[in-house]
Amino acid sequence: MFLEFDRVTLRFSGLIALKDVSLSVDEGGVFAIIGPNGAGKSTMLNCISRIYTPQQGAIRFMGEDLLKVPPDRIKAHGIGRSFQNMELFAKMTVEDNLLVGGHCALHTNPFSEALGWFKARASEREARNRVQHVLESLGIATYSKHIAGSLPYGIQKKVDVGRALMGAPRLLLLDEPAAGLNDSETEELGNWICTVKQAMNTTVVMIEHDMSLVMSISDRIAVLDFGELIAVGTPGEIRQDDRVIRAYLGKEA
Ligand SMILES: Nc1ncnc2c1ncn2[C@@H]1O[C@H](COP(=O)(O)OP(=O)(O)OP(=O)(O)O)[C@@H](O)[C@H]1O
Repeated sequence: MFLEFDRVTLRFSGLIALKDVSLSVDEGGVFAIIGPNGAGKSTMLNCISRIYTPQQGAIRFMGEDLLKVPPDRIKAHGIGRSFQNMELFAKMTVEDNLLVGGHCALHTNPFSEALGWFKARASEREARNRVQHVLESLGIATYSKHIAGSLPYGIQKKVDVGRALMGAPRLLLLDEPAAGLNDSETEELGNWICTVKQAMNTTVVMIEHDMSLVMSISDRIAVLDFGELIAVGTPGEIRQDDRVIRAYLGKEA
């Protein structure tokens, strides 16, 4: 199994943010997590990226116990993440933002650095080639030398995803990628998530409130409500699920 939650419970003092959640994510698809505000979606993502540690249950990633992986090794374990509030280095160029993002993907360490200048240069070349490849995949190579903070919001969002892709992740976590985008930007976002997923051979797990995007690009959808997993299924199944309609979608979806 690619990614698996096995009876995961996470409490914040008295509040149960995730309650006995079990689900599995197949490799290669887009898996969406939806639900009302406060349902536990970000908490799930934060468990995968090891920001939070559940009190009970297990999370396995490609057969490995993810809860044994320290947070600072998560990128090296093939997990990349974009953030809702982006957190780009606004005064740095797009290229430099990605180089920072790819830092731990460089095949270098204190020992190899000590081997000398040639190796360091080779690593730098490798990293710059990777930046170019990632920017081309996202269709933003022309912005490479632009200052990140000066770019339109939609482009900055791509830069943020580009940073997450620098580590060549097997699993890409996207936190509300469509937040702040208009309808046509959201449609474009859906297209490039699918393109990038193929080109980079990665699996996407995303939290998203925009149901048109979720329904159009997801292979499977998990629905949380008050920390409980109330449904998992294809977009067609989720759309017709009475409990999901009552808790989140309403009759209009
Ligand atoms: N660090 C924390 N300390 C205390 N409570 C927290 C913490 N993080 C989240 N919570 C609480 O846990 C519950 C789940 O929060 P979470 O952020 O996972 O919800 P969400 O589904 O992502 O919501 P939203 O759609 O609004 O982002 C909420 O009641 C929230 O207030």
